[in-house]
Amino acid sequence: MQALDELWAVILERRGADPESSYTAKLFAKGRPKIAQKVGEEAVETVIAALVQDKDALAAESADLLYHLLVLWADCGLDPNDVAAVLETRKR
Ligand SMILES: N=c1c2ncn([C@@H]3O[C@H](COP(=O)(O)OP(=O)(O)OP(=O)(O)O)[C@@H](O)[C@H]3O)c2ncn1[C@@H]1O[C@H](COP(=O)(O)O)[C@@H](O)[C@H]1O
Repeated sequence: MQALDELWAVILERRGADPESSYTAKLFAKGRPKIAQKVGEEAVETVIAALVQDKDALAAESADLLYHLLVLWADCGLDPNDVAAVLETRKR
């Protein structure tokens, strides 16, 4: 998805940037436990949006979840292609 590719590039650019200049840089500065916590929170909010059948909220919460998940991957040194490779092995 092009939007995710573009988002990934911006996230990588923000690593090492001034935490005062960017939410992403601030997240990296706070560290992995905080980033992981945000992924958990956004996952719960996504589930809630799905269960109350609010499609607009589901789209918004899914975007929050994907953004924070990509930040977590970047912090862990995991490339989206690594995940794509796992998905490829599961194709049937
Ligand atoms: N996609 C996103 C994105 N999705 C969600 N968020 C931020 O995630 C935060 C989630 O809100 P919350 O209320 O849960 O969290 P919070 O209270 O602000 O923060 P915490 O104290 O909980 O950490 C909000 O501040 C949103 O702005 C995002 N921030 C940035 N991006 C993308 O990242 C790019 C770079 O952003 P900067 O790093 O800010 O330049 C932007 O151009 C966007 O494309």
